[in-house]
Amino acid sequence: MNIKNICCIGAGYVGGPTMAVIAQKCPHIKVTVVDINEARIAAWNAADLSKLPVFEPGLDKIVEEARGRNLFFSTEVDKAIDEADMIFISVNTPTKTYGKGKGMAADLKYIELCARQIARVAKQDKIIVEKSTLPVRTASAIKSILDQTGNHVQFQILSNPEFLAEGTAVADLLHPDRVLIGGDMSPEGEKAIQALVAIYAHWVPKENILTTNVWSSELSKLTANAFLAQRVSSINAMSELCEKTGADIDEVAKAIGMDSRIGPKFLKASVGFGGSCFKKDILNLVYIAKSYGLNAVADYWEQVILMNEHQKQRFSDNIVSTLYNTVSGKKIAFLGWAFKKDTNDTRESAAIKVADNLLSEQAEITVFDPKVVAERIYADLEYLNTRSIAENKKLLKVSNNPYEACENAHAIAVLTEWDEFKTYDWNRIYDRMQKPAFIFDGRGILDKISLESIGFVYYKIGTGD
Ligand SMILES: NC(=O)C1=CN([C@@H]2O[C@H](COP(=O)(O)OP(=O)(O)OC[C@H]3O[C@@H](n4cnc5c(N)ncnc54)[C@H](O)[C@@H]3O)[C@@H](O)[C@H]2O)C=CC1
Ligand SMILES: O=C(O)[C@H]1O[C@H](OP(=O)(O)OP(=O)(O)OC[C@H]2O[C@@H](n3ccc(=O)[nH]c3=O)[C@H](O)[C@@H]2O)[C@H](O)[C@@H](O)[C@@H]1O
Repeated sequence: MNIKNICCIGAGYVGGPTMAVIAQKCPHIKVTVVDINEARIAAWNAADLSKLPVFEPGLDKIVEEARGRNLFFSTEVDKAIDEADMIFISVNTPTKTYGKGKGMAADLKYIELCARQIARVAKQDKIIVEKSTLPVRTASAIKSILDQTGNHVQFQILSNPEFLAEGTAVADLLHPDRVLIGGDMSPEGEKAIQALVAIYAHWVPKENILTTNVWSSELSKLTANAFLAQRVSSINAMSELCEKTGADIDEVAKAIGMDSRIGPKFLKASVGFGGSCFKKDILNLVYIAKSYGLNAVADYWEQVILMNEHQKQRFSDNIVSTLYNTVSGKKIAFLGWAFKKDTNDTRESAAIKVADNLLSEQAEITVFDPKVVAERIYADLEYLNTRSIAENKKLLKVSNNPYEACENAHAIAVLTEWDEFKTYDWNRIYDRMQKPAFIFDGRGILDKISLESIGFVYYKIGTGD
């Protein structure tokens, strides 16, 4: 089966970059990314590449190369569905905020809408690819909708979860550890799997393209995110013990990471993991386990989330207790708001919870983040609904200059590990702060010895002295 025309529904953090790379690597395939969000599509079509809706290093170059050649962004969803041989579904699958499974299960309404739209529009056989992260066995629901509401055309459903991490999306897409494709084990299913294998094979070595049954593929995605988040919660749990015992978490991480069975990656203690997926995917896993009556399994994974909440809480508690048990009326400068460096994404960022806690203690916060705009920061706080919008705006300011953000502050909290923070003129910052000048390094990126020699009182996650 030779794929000539691809449609991707959902032009978000996954759909946009993933399709840009497919288009770049497969110039013979027309790739159309569609979305109902007109502003987002307009931004993907912006002449000024710095205005793309997703900031990822290297993405602008790829979009520049492929856009208008064989990569298109459009709001004409029906047209793109009709023309495509293969349709990726890459819409959001947030945690449900209502009804059964509220706060735990994945909300599949956007997925179902896509399935119904495809069923309505499709007049020729199509391969449907689940790119969104979905609960195990979703493919059977999609298949049932397509088969029962469609125009009697044949659909093959594949699961092809995405493992890219934000901030390194382009590198991850160009050199994936593996590409996972799950499909039906019938001859037609095998043909569909091979059609997708052939696309990736344009740039991914064949041995890195793994094919499985659909359920293994769907469940592997949730499992991968659960294992990754579990490593962060594990190292964060040890960071608290380090602070009590005088051990240093970076030294511990290095020592255990040299064991090849453990490995060195994903062992950086932090103020807590964020991002749109770890929490939602683990909650979803917990919900699925509970729905099968597997309560011990559910409790085990839920602990990863509870530990993460604890880490954020104790970071803000430590700021309050260190600043003589009150931050009321004190200025605290936040360096970073994004959930990790090299992205403008703030979803579930630890900074949001830490800010909310400190604002409840009447602190005055000034935020500087190299990529996050003020509207986003206020929207993140507003979403929590802890206080009025006016109050958030009164207590929290956003600055586009780090030195200005730190001026007159009692303390600095490092919430994101942006590289540029390491290069600042810390003498200059110190001179213009209230004394004692505190730094709470939630990412462990700054140099303790040089900061202490300047005069700062420096606290790092995971070191006790
Ligand atoms: N953000 C990430 O780094 C990763 C996300 N994922 C998964 O990929 C999926 C998508 O995530 P993101 O790209 O971050 O979400 P996103 O929220 O950035 O993008 C989803 C897009 O889908 C659009 N959409 C929703 N319903 C639609 C419909 N019926 N028709 C057309 N467009 C529609 C929305 O307007 C939105 O622009 C989720 O399941 C997520 O768990 C997987 C790996 C990495
Ligand atoms: O499904 C998804 O959405 C994606 O989720 C994560 O990617 P992402 O959330 O973009 O970023 P990560 O690099 O995994 O970081 C997640 C959070 O953990 C934190 N983290 C990560 C690593 C570490 O050692 N310590 C640590 O605190 C980061 O600062 C960040 O807040 C996974 O790494 C991807 O494989 C997956 O595709």
